[in-house]
Amino acid sequence: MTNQRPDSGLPSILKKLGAMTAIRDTSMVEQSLLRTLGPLLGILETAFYRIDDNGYVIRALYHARRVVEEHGSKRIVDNIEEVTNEQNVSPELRNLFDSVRLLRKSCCRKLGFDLLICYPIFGENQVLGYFVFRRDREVTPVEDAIIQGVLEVFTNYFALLDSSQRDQLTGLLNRYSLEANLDRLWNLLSAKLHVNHVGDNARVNYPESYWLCVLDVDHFKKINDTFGHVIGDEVLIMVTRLLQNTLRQSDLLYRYGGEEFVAIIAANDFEAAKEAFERTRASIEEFHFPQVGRVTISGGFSSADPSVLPQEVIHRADSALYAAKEAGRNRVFDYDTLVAQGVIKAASTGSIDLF
Ligand SMILES: Nc1nc2c(ncn2[C@@H]2O[C@H](COP(=O)(O)OP(=O)(O)OP(=O)(O)O)[C@@H](O)[C@H]2O)c(=O)[nH]1
Repeated sequence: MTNQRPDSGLPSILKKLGAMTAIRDTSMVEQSLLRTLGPLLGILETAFYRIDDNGYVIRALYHARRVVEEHGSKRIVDNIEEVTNEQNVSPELRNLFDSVRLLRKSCCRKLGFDLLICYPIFGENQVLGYFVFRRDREVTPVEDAIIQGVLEVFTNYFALLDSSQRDQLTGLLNRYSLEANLDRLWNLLSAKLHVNHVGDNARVNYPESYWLCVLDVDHFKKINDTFGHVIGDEVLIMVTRLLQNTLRQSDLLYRYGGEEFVAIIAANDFEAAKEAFERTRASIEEFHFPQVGRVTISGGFSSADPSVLPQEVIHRADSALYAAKEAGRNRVFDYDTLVAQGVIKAASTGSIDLF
């Protein structure tokens, strides 16, 4: 691995921290962390791994900078790749992660002539992720202090931003977060489907498709009116936990409105998606809610086709949800079937050109 001259003077560090904390989006802050630490340490490739409660990698960011020579002058080309549900973690790295998580401090392993170095990233006293890089020499005490300091600023700032993107009652990502991230999310989906299409050099075998479902608690007003808002709030929290338990950790779940949720999942095909959403509906129906008893939800879903504008996909799922409510509630409908059956009219707008 090529190392670069570090850029670690105090003014440079402060400038980079200033840039990092000027960002208002959690995913951009993660990218900025790599863009900050790589140049400070003079390293061309760095990675960030976010893990779930069981230590599995749910998201990985790979930052690579290349020095390109053009017309006699050199410039740095910067690239970030984001992979959700990363399965391509080498045994060496997995082993390193285990050591870092258990020891709760940075560790390194020899890898040929290089060292693979990993730092833990903490949040609420537990390891949330890892900062990883590879180079030919050990970290000096000054570099160690820089990395620890930047990681601490990052975690504090990330937690602050994250709380503004979360719903206070359920802890889910809120509507603002979904809307602020839709374009980035769509670019990510389209890049994944594109990589899958290209095939050979793909880092991971991605699923064939993504699906967006709007889920809504049935007759929630009646629950509030009968049992009061405090019990209504409890129902919302329980519905959230049940949805989280039936969906995969890598799926995305948002509280979209009062008693309305949006789930975005990866599935191999339509049948698998339908089964997953049907499972979430059944998990609510089968649960006995203390005091309230039986609660049901309805859902409408559509393919999260990256060639269709995300707002249009939400609109499609919403119209399928409306049809599910009209048909008697406690059911999940999908947009394409309803269009094929002539129940709803196909939308004529909303497509975007890819690539
Ligand atoms: N307890 C509680 N109620 C909420 C919250 N947010 C919204 N609501 C209530 O949710 C209810 C939603 O009612 P409606 O939109 O009429 O829908 P619904 O009664 O669920 O009927 P359908 O969706 O047609 O089955 C309203 O009474 C809102 O006041 C919340 O955070 N907590």
